[in-house]
Amino acid sequence: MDRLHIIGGSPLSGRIPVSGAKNSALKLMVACLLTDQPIEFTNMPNLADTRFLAQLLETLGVEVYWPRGSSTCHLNAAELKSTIAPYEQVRKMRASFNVLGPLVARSGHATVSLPGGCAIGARPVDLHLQALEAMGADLRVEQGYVKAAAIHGLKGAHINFSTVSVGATEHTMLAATLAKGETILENAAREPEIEDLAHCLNQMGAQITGAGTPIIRIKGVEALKGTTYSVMPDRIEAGTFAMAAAAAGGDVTLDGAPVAALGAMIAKLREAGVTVDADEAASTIRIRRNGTPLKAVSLSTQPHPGFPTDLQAQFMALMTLASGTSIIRETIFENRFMHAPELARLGADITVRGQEAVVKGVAQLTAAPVMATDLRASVSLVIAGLAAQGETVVNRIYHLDRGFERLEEKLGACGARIERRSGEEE
Ligand SMILES: CC(=O)N[C@H]1[C@@H](OP(=O)(O)OP(=O)(O)OC[C@H]2O[C@@H](n3ccc(=O)[nH]c3=O)[C@H](O)[C@@H]2O)O[C@H](CO)[C@@H](O)[C@@H]1O
Ligand SMILES: C=C(OP(=O)(O)O)C(=O)O
Repeated sequence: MDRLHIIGGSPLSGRIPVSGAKNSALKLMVACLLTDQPIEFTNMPNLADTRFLAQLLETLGVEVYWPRGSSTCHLNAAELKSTIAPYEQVRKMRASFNVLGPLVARSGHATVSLPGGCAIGARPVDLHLQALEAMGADLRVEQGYVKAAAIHGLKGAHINFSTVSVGATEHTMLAATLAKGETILENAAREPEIEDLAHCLNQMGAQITGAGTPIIRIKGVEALKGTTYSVMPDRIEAGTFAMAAAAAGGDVTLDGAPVAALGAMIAKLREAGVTVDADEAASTIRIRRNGTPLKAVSLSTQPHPGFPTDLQAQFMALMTLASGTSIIRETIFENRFMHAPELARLGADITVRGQEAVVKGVAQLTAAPVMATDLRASVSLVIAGLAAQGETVVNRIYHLDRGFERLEEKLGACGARIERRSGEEE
C-alpha cells in the first residue's frame, strides 16, 4: 500500500498546472452511452476514478481507447453488450450509478447496483430514482440492484428536487436528453460541472438551457451524435493547491485555473490574510503568503456558488495554523470531519460538535504518522504535513489517487519535499 512521506516546513514556489476535473469527467464519460457515435475527450485526468469508470463502460460494451498517461480518451458506444452495472463496480465508485438513466434512455432497460453509503455519509439515491420514475421508468429495487425499464422510452417531466443534488441533477439531465418532450428541473444544482456536462451534451445535439441556474430545461431529441470535448479544469484541485501554498507559505501560480468557479474559495483565502491575484482572462491564480500570519475565518459549506464541501477539509488544515478560532460547519454530508482527529495527531486543536468543528489555531504543527480516510481528507493531511515541522507519513493514499493527478510531482516542482513509497504502513 502506497504512502506519502512529507518533510514539511519549507515554503512553496513555482507554477502548478491544473488538471481536468474529476467530477466533470466522470459524468461526461457516461454521456458516451447516449450515442452510437465516437466521442473524444481531451484534458481527461488520469485518475483511479476515471480509469475505473472506463472499465465499467468497457463491461457495458463501450470501446475505450485511452493510452496510459494520455489526457485524450476515445469512447465509442456503437453497440452495447450489457445493461448491467455490477455491485463490485458501482460499490467502489458512486458516480458509476449514473449509467442507469443513460442506459434506460438508450436501451429501454438497465440493472444497476445501488451504490450504498460511503465514509462521508449515507448518500441515498432517492432523488435520482424519483426523477427517473417521473420520466416514466418502471423501477424495482431487488437484492441491492435497481431494475429499471422504459420499453417505449422515457418521457419529459416536471421535476422539483426537494434537496439540491449534483448527482441527481446530472443524472436526470443525461436521461432527459433522449426523452420524448420537455423535462424541467427545478431546484437544480448549479455546480460548474453541470454546466460543463450541458455544454458537451449540447455539442452532441441535445437541447439544454439554464444549466448553472436552479431551473434547467431539456427538450428531448431523437438521437445524439459524437463530438470532441475538453474537460473543464478541476476547481477542487486548484483550490487544494491554493490552500497548500497558503499553509506552507511562498508564492505559487496555478495555470489553467477555473477562476470564475472559485469565487467563494478565493474570498475566504483573502479573508484569512492570503494575497490572491486571480486573472480570469489568463486563467491564473497567484497565491502569496510570506510571513504574514493567517487570520481565523469561519465558514459553512453550501451548494455552489457557496463554499464547496470538497474543499472543507483543506480549509480546516489551513485554519489549524490561523490566529484565533474558526468555526467550520459542514452542511452537505453528515460525516465529513474524519480528518479532524488525524489533524489533531499533528498538533491541531479541533473539537467536533455534530456538524460543527471548532478550530483553535496553533503556532506550529509537528509531524506524525497519519491515515487517509477519504479523498479530500487525505489531501488535507498533505497540506498540514507541508506546513508541519518534521517528517509526516500519510498512509492509505489510495484515497488520494482517486482524485489527484501527479500530486507529488506537481508539489515537488514547487519545492515540496514529498515522496511516495510502497510497502507496510508506518
Ligand atoms: C462525483 C461527484 O461529482 N461527486 C460530488 C457530488 O456528489 P453527489 O452528487 O453524490 O452529491 P449530492 O449533491 O447528490 O449530495 C448532496 C446531498 O444530497 C443528498 N442526496 C443526494 C442524492 C439523493 O438522491 N438523495 C439525497 O438525499 C446527499 O446525501 C447529500 O447530503 O457532489 C458533492 C456535493 O458538491 C461533492 O461533494 C462530490 O464530490
Ligand atoms: C466526495 C467526492 O467524490 P465522490 O462523490 O465520487 O465520492 C469528492 O470528489 O470529494
